[in-house]
Amino acid sequence: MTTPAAPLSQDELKTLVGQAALKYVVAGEIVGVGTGSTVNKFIDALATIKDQIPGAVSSSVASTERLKALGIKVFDANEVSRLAVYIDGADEIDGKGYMVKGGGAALTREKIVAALADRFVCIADESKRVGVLGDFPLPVEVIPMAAAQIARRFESMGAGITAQIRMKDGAPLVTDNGQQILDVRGLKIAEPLAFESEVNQWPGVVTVGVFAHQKAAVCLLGTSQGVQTLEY
Ligand SMILES: O=C(CO)[C@H](O)[C@H](O)COP(=O)(O)O
Repeated sequence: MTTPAAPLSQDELKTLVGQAALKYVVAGEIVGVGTGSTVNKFIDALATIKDQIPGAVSSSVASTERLKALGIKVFDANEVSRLAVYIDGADEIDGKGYMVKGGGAALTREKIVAALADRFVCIADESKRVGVLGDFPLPVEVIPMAAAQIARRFESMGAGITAQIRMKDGAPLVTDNGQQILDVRGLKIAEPLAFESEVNQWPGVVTVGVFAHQKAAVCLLGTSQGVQTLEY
């Protein structure tokens, strides 16, 4: 009798999808690179084919440092007019490819780099797949002087909704752009496109972590059965 194989850990699933994303990298083209622990696995895999690409456009200081440490050239976003592909993780992804992102506080630059790309390839383990967005606290990057006003606006959207400034080492976390993050709990985002458009208009909002207008075209989902490719 053979012993059944142990289920893959979340870390192993991240490695699997990070490696699977290599097939979406176009030889000779600069690749857009997201941020987070899953993307770190992708960056490690990308280093094995670095001679096939001119380099990357990065969505955070953390990813830039990792890319450079592995010998991958990093281009400024202003140096490129288009990317074939942007590869990034997500905190939640629904059945249409709409996502919540920004758990790593990099949402603004992630949206900027994603906007340059023809195709967003999301890499995620199966814990990120949801029916309706909102269980993960929604990150919103805000101008600090507007934080309390924006928090009140969210909290007035319904009972049980709370918005708190993300803290780090006892002080508000400061993003790569010098701003703050509000984490909003208790939302059910049934209409991601309308929700993103609405919150984007509020004064002081830099970026809302709903990626609906820039949704995933493909999700490589790490599951106990292997990597599932979902297209939207
Ligand atoms: O949006 C992000 C960072 O701002 C990340 O893509 C998201 O938080 C997922 O991260 P991880 O791969 O570590 O689970």
